Amino acid sequence: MAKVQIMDHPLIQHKINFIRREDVGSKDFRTAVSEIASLMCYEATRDLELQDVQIKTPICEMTGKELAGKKLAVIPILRAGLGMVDGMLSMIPAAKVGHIGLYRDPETLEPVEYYCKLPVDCEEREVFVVDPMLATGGSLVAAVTLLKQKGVKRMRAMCILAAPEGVKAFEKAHPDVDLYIGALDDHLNDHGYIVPGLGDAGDRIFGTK
Ligand SMILES: O=P(O)(O)OC[C@H]1O[C@H](OP(=O)(O)OP(=O)(O)O)[C@H](O)[C@@H]1O
Ligand SMILES: O=c1cc[nH]c(=O)[nH]1
Ligand SMILES: [Mg+2]
Repeated sequence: MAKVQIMDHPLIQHKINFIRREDVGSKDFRTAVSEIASLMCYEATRDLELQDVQIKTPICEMTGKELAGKKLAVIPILRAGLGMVDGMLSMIPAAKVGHIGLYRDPETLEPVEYYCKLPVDCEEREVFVVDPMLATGGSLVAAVTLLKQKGVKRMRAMCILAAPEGVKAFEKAHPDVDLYIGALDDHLNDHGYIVPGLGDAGDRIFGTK
């Protein structure tokens, strides 16, 4: 079964509380989303492998540790996932970036795919799929299904806010993919929005409403 981890680090919780506030404008919202993504990335990469390496300090030679050369990729779900990319890259700057465009049909709440561009060697990479919001789960489930079809074998998903409905749907569809979330909210409203949530993440990041 997939591991579902709620990242309850105080800094993450503090910043999530900040972006929930309705009076936070796009500039501050974007900055905080990026910072939350950095912190979540830091926590979600605890298990990356290290290897021994011989180095020379100004004082002497030593056996140090470095990342074991694992290739990484960050794949945001457009649009709102774009808000997490810079924060992720601040922690793992050598990662490649792919993009999956999905929007949720406002009537049916079903995800509609409109774009997909991935690193050519994505099947060899450890992939981090990022999207701030996991509501019904339709978008994340579809993105991970698509990545599996493209040959990605190692993947984890990161969402800042999740509804229990979305976590359940994701666990059922992809029990082999670990999920990291910043906060688990209460439920979805009749329009499929997370309650208490933070509203529409894409609109708040890009100022489109
Ligand atoms: O779990 P779900 O029910 O699928 O909902 C979550 C999706 O909804 C939002 O995207 P949206 O469709 O608003 O597109 P946008 O990022 O372009 O605003 C959000 O960023 C997720 O991708
Ligand atoms: O609460 C929600 C649900 C889906 N997408 C969002 O941006 N917010
Ligand atoms: Mg949106």
